[in-house]
Amino acid sequence: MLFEHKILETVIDQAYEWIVVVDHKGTIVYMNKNYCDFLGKKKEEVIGKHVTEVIENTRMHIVVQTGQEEIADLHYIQGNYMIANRIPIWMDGKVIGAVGTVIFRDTNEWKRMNSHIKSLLPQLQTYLQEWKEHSGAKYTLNHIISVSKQMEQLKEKVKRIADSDISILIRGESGTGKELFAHSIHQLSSRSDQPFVKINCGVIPEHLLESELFGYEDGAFTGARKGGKKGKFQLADGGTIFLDEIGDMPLHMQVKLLRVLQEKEIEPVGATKTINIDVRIIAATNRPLEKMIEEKLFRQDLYYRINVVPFFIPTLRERPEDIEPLIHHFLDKVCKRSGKRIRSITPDVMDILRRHIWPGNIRELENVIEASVYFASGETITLEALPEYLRTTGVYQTDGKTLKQLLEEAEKQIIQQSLQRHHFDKQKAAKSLGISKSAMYEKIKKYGI
Ligand SMILES: Nc1ncnc2c1ncn2[C@@H]1O[C@H](COP(=O)(O)OP(=O)(O)OP(=O)(O)O)[C@@H](O)[C@H]1O
Repeated sequence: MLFEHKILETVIDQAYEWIVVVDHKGTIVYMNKNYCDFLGKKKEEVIGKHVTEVIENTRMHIVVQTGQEEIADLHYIQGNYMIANRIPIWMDGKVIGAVGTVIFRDTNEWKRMNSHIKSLLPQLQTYLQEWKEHSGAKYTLNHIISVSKQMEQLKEKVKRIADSDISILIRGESGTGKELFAHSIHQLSSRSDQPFVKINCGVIPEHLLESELFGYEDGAFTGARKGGKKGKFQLADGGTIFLDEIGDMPLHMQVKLLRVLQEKEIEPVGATKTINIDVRIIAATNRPLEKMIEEKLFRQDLYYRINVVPFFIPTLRERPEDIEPLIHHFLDKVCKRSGKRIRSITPDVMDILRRHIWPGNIRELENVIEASVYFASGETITLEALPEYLRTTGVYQTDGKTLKQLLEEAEKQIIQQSLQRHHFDKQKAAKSLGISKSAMYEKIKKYGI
């Protein structure tokens, strides 16, 4: 009997698969040598421990509760995807434990396959991206997750105005979803099978903006591409052009843009003839255009031309009921992308996320969820997985101050902390908060930091 036992143990220890056996509570009762070796642990160390303490992202303790076998499930361990089978052990109608096997014991073989898959994924992403870009807008109203009344009203407004050629000016703080709305408007319009072309007026150097927008003729300037180049307006012909960060457009370009909108024709740099174009304009900005008009930084006539239907997207702090559905949406998205499995968020974390004022709006929330998923050590997002600046947020003392004052105080503090964390690199600090560089400069100026 002892001899047979010994044979069996040797066979299992040397088995191609990694094997783990747990009891009905999820405590490890057996783990074969190859699995222990991979985890860098000794058998004596792991036996008697709860499986969640030993195996990252395990579901063995769940299988003993549900009694449901899980076959060929992708399991992410130590930076690699493995294939796991989890089978409950039944006795007298009760689950008394479970056996788990993980395939790809040969780590070299696995590493080869894993890197092969990892190299294929970005290629696939590139093709998908190209396909999406080619087919125009990427998002529809269904991608805009919300339950709040304000957002539902905005979605209704989109449905009413999408199928017209009215120019739309989308306003809202950075990260509130202006671009998502621009895509959705195009998708719902009769131009949806035509191009949707975006240009970010805030990031293109001033001297290149004109040729980016209107294109250039052969030999228009030194360094120009032979044969000339089509501008964004021409590329968008028949469809929609999305002028993002229009508030950052230099004044002399605003004049040219206005003329194009009025005449419906463009003149590429270096051209002698104009070209007729038919595009619908959607513009977006987070800048205070009315104030900029007073300061003569934005042209009033252009403002009237693009602001036919004003469209204000509320900040996330003005619609806190959207926070929870957005958290679940991003958790789902990040888990699918990373192969990690997150089942829950502890109540204290949820409380912090609900109370945070989200100066970077939804982009900040998305970044926080992404970081938390990667930092979560098990299947639950606990306090330790949250970025530090959120963990240290305290309870606000209102002291008779108005909400505006409190929000400004908090915003100033967050900007200061972020700048310190990034050694006063404004660009990095802005990126980490999910705001644009120009928004960061504005806030630094506003708060005298
Ligand atoms: N309601 C929403 N549901 C799901 N995702 C959202 C929602 N709103 C915004 N997002 C996501 O948040 C990020 C920021 O959104 P978007 O780029 O549309 O914001 P924006 O207002 O255009 O920002 P910026 O002014 O900085 O360009 C994107 O990843 C977007 O997919």
